[in-house]
Amino acid sequence: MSLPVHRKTKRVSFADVPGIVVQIKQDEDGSFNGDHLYSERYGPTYRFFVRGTSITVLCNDEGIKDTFYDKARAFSTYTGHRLALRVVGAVKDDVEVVHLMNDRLFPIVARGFGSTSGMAYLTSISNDNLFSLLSDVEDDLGSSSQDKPLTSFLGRVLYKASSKTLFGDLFPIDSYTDFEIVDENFFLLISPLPFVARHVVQARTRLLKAIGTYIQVAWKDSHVEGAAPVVSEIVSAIKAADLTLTDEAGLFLNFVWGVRSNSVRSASWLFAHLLTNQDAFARVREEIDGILDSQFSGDLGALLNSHHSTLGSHNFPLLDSAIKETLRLAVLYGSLREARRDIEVEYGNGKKVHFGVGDLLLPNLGTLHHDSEAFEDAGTFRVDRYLSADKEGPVFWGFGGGTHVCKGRMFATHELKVLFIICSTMFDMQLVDEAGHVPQGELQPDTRSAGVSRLGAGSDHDAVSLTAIVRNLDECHQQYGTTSPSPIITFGKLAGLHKNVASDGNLAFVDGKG
Ligand code: HEM
Repeated sequence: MSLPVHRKTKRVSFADVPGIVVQIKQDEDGSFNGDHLYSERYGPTYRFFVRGTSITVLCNDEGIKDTFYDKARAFSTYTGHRLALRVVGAVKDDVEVVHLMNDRLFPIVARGFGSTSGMAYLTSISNDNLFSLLSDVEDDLGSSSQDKPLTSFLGRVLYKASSKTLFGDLFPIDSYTDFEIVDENFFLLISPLPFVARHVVQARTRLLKAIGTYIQVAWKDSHVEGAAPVVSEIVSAIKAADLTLTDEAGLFLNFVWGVRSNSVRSASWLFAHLLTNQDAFARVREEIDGILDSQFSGDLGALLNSHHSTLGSHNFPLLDSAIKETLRLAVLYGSLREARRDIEVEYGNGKKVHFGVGDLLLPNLGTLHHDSEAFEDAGTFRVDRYLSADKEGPVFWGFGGGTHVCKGRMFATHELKVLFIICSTMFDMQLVDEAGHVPQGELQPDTRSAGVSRLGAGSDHDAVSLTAIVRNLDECHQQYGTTSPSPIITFGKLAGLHKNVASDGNLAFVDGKG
């Protein structure tokens, strides 16, 4: 594998983010009412209801840190994970399966993806696969230019590459189309209106069938044929649990989803930010070219064949910072916790909020990531924000933290870097809107709504969102005529579809000030 740098002859235009241009609805006073504003309005802790379930949101940094590090071992993640098992994998016995997943599979994932030997094994194969898939794209392009939908394009490449790396050649690689439908429509599957999700349920059924067949065919002599050792270990643990075949497939699909969903979304945002910010793009390219020239004589193949530590932050501090800054602005807040026993969490000035057994807590990372005191220009993508090697640098919770910190974070960061390095070396890329025009202005995340960004001054575009959540709920509203004055935020929109929406059409809040 050898490719000289500066061989960019093919132009790829990403047709904006895939048709997801949404109108943000405003409150009557003209404000946008995202989750960060909720903390301003309701204080460091407040409660809301989703389909009759009460969830307490915590916005205080010390309280969130204590919950994440959970020294008292008072919280579990089972409720959120059971929901994911039911929704993504249609798992029936979610109580047994959630224990298997947390207690048996996550430690295997942590070792397989987090250890130096695991990383060395996976990254060398993954680099090869990403390079060869993108070379195929380059060959297909010939000397032409093409428009490609950004998220789908990156998603397909990442899905195919990781399937080859992790699951081997027997994995149904063509299942990406169904995977994308399920991933993008995750929140439709939670909806109490089953007819809205019919096409998603059908895609999930096809996906489960394909994955079930894969496990049956590939599982031979206590290992998965052609798969990475970590995957054989995972399937071995699943087999030992003696689940039904459908729950086996459902649990495995959850693993596939965990490996891919966040990475695809993060890759899309990373590309979208760098492609709409010429200065940031040029600086990141300069860093890449510098390392390629000084350490690998301009040979991309040699860089990709080197030990994974070459791509560490000592060589690529700016690309590393770009990824963190992307996650700071784009991360969706899903770190739901359930109290295992009675516990009080402090949330500033000695105040405490009480949780009884089974009560749910949602740390609102958005208030930390968008805190204007901690972050200068909190709503702006600053490629070098995390450049400082200083431990006291800006807070970063993009991979969660503490007991349940992301077990795939090293692999995910490595993969994002490799994806960007290869694409920006092979292709001339630009972001275009649906009409094929290059949009003016930088992409500016809406500081008050997770997963929504708008193009800066001088642009005709109201807002751009990469999150399926927003798009699909927006579609629902259009399709079924349900209206809600609530802005585009996950729970506001969800609540808008349900009966328990408050009289102002927004979330049903109680305990305004904690
Ligand atoms: C850019 C991509 C990714 C992002 C942004 C991300 C983010 C996160 C976050 C925020 C959490 C914490 C959730 C919580 O607090 O409850 C988490 C947990 C987790 N992630 Fe990731 N993740 C990514 C990629 C991956 C990959 C590639 C893998 C698998 C190899 C993975 C495996 C896991 C696992 C197993 C957990 C659960 C840990 C536990 O509960 O102990 N993640 N991830």
